[in-house]
Amino acid sequence: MSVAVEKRGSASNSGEDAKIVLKDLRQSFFIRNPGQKSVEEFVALENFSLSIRQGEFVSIVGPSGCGKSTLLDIVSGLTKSKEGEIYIDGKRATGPALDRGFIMQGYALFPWRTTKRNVEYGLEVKRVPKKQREAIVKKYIDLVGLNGFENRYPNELSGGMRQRVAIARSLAYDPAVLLMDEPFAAVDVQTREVLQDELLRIWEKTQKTILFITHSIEEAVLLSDRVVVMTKHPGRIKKILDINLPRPRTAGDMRASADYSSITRFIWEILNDVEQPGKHHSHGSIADEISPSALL
Ligand SMILES: Nc1ncnc2c1ncn2[C@@H]1O[C@H](COP(=O)(O)OP(=O)(O)OP(=O)(O)O)[C@@H](O)[C@H]1O
Repeated sequence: MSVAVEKRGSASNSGEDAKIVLKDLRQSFFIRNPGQKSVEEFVALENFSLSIRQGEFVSIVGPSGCGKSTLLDIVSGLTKSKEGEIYIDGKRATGPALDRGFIMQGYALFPWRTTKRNVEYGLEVKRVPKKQREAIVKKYIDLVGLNGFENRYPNELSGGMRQRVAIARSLAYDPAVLLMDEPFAAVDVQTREVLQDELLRIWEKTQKTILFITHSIEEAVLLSDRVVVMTKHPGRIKKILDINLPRPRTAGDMRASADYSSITRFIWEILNDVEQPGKHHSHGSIADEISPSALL
């Protein structure tokens, strides 16, 4: 029996208990040809359908320009897709809302607010009473290990610390899902590993549903339950893989794992169109290749 058939029968992927459902998303841009009056439609994203269950960690990898950020901007509500629908907890999402926390590469912190006041921001928007706000802010500053830095401004923090503030700020107002667009791309390799381990710890503790964009196959495999591989142009789903590596995981443990190396190599081959005759069978329980059509 193929893995795809097993997945088709699974309620977790049927959309019934899904936290996030993306249905047939399509995005295009009109590009003006230089020196001409005509415009041309450029399709950045097409036929993008995906269902993500509560507490699942899903990463998206793909070549540069394949539409990863376009996708996350649409899911966040910052931009509207030309076609398709988004559901969070079964409710249609048509614009930005506090049910989705968005964490990007450039931190997007308020430079005039201290760590504490950045983390407090979403709670103010939600009109949470001051006393409660203080307790929640403390909890999330503890969780990301920023005790002692509560009163620093973003320009007084390192890149890794700023990213921790961004994570704490998004977690504090308790969104249903976290959307992360290359959150660790701007930090050095060591800090990146520390942040990856911290994110895994926080995810295990908070049971958040996470949709994560990355250029790094290694990062996607380390963090995820499933990895979605996209095609270049137009951006479509090429393959979806279940990552069945045991948890809890750490960056250090994974580096030493032969299964981890094998699955990262496998995804690299998918991305680079390397012939894989019968290859997914050899990965059996580690990374089950499933058909995108089995998801909705
Ligand atoms: N506002 C826009 N106008 C025209 N084209 C756009 C616009 N935004 C994105 N694109 C195009 O859509 C495609 C997808 O862009 P997107 O930024 O989503 O890719 P990406 O996969 O996130 O890339 P990278 O990995 O390099 O960050 C690219 O070819 C880009 O040039």
